[in-house]
Amino acid sequence: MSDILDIRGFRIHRGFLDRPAQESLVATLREVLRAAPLVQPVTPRGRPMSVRMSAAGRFGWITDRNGYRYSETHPDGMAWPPIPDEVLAIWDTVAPEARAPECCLINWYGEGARMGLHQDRDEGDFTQPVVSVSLGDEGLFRMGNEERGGKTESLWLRSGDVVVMGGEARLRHHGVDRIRFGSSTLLPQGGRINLTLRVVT
Ligand SMILES: O=C(O)CCC(=O)C(=O)O
Ligand SMILES: [Fe+2]
Repeated sequence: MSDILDIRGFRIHRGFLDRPAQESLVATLREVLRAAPLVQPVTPRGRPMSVRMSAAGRFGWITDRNGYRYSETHPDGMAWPPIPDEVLAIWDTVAPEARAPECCLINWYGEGARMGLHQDRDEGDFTQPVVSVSLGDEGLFRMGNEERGGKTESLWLRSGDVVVMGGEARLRHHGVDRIRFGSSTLLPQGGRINLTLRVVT
């Protein structure tokens, strides 16, 4: 069993996936990304995000000039591939009480990519957690408050870490300030992959 840290209700399962499990997951994700290629999303105001995104499941989360939303199709028009069983197994272990996830968002962080502080609130049921899985390079994860502003705490997420954002953490602001490009050997080209599993409806 991995250690669990609790920071402001964010439950961080350190080293949840061992190296073979991480390698297997990366191979599986390559198949998913073959069916649903990464895209560089644009914010509703027209700013390109530094993270590239794709998804699996009934819904993917997308953003473009028409706004932030969940969509049953990839920006290229096809349905998203199913969420792989090994990803569902992580959810079942860390969130056994929750409903089945309907979206596995795939974020790919290259050198210099980041994600600003935000809340995940496009989902319909905030009693359901969001579960995040980190692979590859370390990312500096910032955890804040439900309201905007105030003090925050940060932690370097490592490859294989799983974070459950539920309960009092569900609507807390969070983000990734930067990655330590090249800190992991998992992905040959470097970079960080983060999966977030979500109940959407
Ligand atoms: O990359 C991460 O660790 C967090 C991603 C995230 O917060 C999101 O996709 O909403
Ligand atoms: Fe988020």
